[in-house]
Amino acid sequence: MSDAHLLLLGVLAATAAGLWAWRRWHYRSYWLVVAFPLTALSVWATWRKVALGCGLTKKRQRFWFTTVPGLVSSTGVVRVRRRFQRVAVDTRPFMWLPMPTRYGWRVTLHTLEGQIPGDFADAAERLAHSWGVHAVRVSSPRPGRVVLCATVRDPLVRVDTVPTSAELLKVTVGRLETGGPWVIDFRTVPHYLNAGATQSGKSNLANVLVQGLAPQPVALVGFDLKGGVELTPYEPRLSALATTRTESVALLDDLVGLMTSRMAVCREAGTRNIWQLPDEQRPTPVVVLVDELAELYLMADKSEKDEIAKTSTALLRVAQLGRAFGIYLFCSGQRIGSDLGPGVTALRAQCSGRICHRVNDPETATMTLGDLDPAALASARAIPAETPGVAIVASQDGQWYRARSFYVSEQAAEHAATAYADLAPSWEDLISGHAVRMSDADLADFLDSIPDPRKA
Ligand SMILES: Nc1ncnc2c1ncn2[C@@H]1O[C@H](COP(=O)(O)OP(=O)(O)OP(=O)(O)O)[C@@H](O)[C@H]1O
Repeated sequence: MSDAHLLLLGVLAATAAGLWAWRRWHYRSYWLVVAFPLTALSVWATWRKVALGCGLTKKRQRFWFTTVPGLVSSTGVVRVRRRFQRVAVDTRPFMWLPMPTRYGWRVTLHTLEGQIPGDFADAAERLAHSWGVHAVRVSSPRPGRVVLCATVRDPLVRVDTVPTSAELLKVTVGRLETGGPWVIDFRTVPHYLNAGATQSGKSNLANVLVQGLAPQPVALVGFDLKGGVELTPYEPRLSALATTRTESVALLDDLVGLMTSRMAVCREAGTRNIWQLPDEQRPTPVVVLVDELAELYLMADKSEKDEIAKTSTALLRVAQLGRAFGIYLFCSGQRIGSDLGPGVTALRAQCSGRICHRVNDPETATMTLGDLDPAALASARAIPAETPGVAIVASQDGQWYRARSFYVSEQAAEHAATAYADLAPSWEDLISGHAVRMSDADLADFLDSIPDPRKA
């Protein structure tokens, strides 16, 4: 082999190793500078074939330069001529240039006549396979336009950094498949249903919430009918905890009473909710964590009927009226089926925040996500057991996303609950209206000043 060949081989090997190292150590810049331009070119160049294969083309009459058989000549040879003529041609939707995103790319298409975004959503899996990407999501920013968002690799495989929450009642609990933050904001969406089979990641999500809310000036209340095993470790930061049905009835009575007294305060002050009250009158917001919702509704014998009816009505009242009076629900459960009674169905209607982890029965997925896109249901049922914490979430923009919660161990959540135990107002103070109140300015200072126990 000549020196020139050896040199060429050396340069190629060094380039390949450099590219590999670049990709390995700084994937984002590698993706933007090297991989994305090549991908964009190939997507654009192959769009006609891909659209045809995925059934997204339409026949249109076009003048096309085609071959036409001529007459059979005297020698028996068929003369073929080329000429322009109107023929039916497969036309693809017009595609703009793909744009890079953090985890892939997105591209805008103009729909053809008669096409709707649903046609593209139906073909999403075929598109993902044709382009060799992890997933393709479809959205439509305006009539006649469809945006395809391709994620090259699953961004939810590793989700590790837990940011500190810096706004009242707002916690960043994980990451969306788009790479954006998954935020639970009780002031925007007041009540949540968190469903999932066993070991799907429901309790982990509650841990993230406890860790995020513990440093905030909010009261946390727990209902844990698993005998208290899930929420008892967080008791130092909880203002009240019910672990039996009888305790739940009493605690719910207190909550309804609290809501009624806050109603009276708002009525007297002429405001519609506690947030419009002057700073010095605004009561502490309360976040109610319910673990194993179904246990509140399950009847072992008829003697429990009255208790269940009371629990169901009180919980529904809190869900219906709580938002305006600073009482928010976060209900977790393995099964949230209509067989648990009409109370659950009514509660579900009030909980606009929907989180569906991996589920075993289609009914729970339907109960949790039912009125979203049917594709969300299919996606929830396809969550593999190897990725606990992955869920389908209904977002504030009206769309649904795959998301994964940050991993927060029970020990970390327990540590936060103990570190901020002094921020838990006593239940008596809270229901008598004497709990600590804070002005917006004080609150901002307070949130800035709190140390992060995880950095300790
Ligand atoms: N986001 C996540 N990232 C990594 N691991 C996770 C995540 N969420 C949960 N896990 C792991 O999955 C396992 C089950 O999680 P978790 O206890 O939250 O499930 P669960 O739905 O509450 O189960 P159960 O109903 O049986 O209590 C735990 O071992 C936890 O460490």
